[in-house]
Amino acid sequence: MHPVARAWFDRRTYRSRPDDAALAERKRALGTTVSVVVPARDEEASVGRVVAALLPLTVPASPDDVPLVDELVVLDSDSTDATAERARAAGAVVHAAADVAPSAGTRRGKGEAMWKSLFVTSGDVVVFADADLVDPDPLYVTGLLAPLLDDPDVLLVKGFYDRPAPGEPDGSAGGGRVTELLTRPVLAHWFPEVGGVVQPLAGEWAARRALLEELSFPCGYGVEVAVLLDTALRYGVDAVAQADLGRRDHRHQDQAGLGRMALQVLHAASLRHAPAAADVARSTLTQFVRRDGQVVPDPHDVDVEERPPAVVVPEYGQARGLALDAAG
Ligand SMILES: O=c1ccn([C@@H]2O[C@H](COP(=O)(O)OP(=O)(O)O)[C@@H](O)[C@H]2O)c(=O)[nH]1
Ligand SMILES: O=C(O)[C@@H](COP(=O)(O)O)O[C@H]1O[C@H](CO)[C@@H](O)[C@H](O)[C@H]1O
Repeated sequence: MHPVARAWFDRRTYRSRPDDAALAERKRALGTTVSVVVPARDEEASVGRVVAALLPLTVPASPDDVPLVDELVVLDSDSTDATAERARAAGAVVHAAADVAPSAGTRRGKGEAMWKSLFVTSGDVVVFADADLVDPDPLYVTGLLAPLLDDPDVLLVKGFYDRPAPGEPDGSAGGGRVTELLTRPVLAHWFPEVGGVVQPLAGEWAARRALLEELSFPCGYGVEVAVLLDTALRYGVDAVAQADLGRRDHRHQDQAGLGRMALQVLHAASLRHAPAAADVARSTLTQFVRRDGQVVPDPHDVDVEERPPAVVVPEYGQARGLALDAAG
């Protein structure tokens, strides 16, 4: 491992499960507010379970305490099923991505939903968690909050965990196929100082709003690697921390879907390695399938477009003004 990555790994890896009461007291002392955002596309089967697992964090442990989470928002990403209804029934605030800042247009993708979430949340810290988690744990939120409430120099916290392989729910490895087969090698090759991050693509991560609103967001699955690299490149790797969240399983995509995801991740990383191709909005990936007995090309138009930093979007300033007014 690169010596910078090794030193970072020893210094910025948080392993112990935080004490929720102490965390709430720290949050109160700092006056920090926290938004949890769950981006969800067609997750009717699991979003209610995820919301139900995290909702208790929005309730103070006692009347004199502050809650660990001030708002729990599901960002409905063009779902075609009952995701929004299930999320609302479970207690979340739900926004449809297409309805947020409509004058900024609408694009598909996870990163688009996360970028739009900045317009409809008010927390100083934003925590992201996926909607397809098999066994969601409040630790996915509290473990990510601890480093941010502990150290003002930490701007971004990535979760890490054992990740079972598809079809092996009791396993402890084999998941994170795009992480292990593309992202880790790419980071080793182009960004070795970031090589200490165990799960660079983890969908459970948290960051200060002041960081998020100044970063561009790939509209698709490149969002996690982009935020990680932009943070480390702009503020140094010490602005990043990582927290052990134990174990995480989720609904797995098929290999072809991950191939298209891999192109989005590769494009986002390559832009940070050599910005020359910044104007490319779409890439084509030709995969292959057997149809009617014949193997034929299966071309896919893959979106690699990025949203600009929210701070340069007029609707964001208006939304922030409203949110701050509402917060008093
Ligand atoms: O266009 C999209 C694609 C995905 N997601 C959400 O992003 C998270 C991670 O997506 P997915 O499970 O497809 O990725 P994987 O975990 O398989 O890498 C899930 O909560 C999805 O519902 C989203 O909000 N919009
Ligand atoms: O880490 C990975 O390789 C992918 C796929 O995981 P699996 O091979 O399905 O366990 O999952 C992550 O990648 C996405 C792109 O960054 C994130 O959006 C997901 O939240 C994360 O699960």
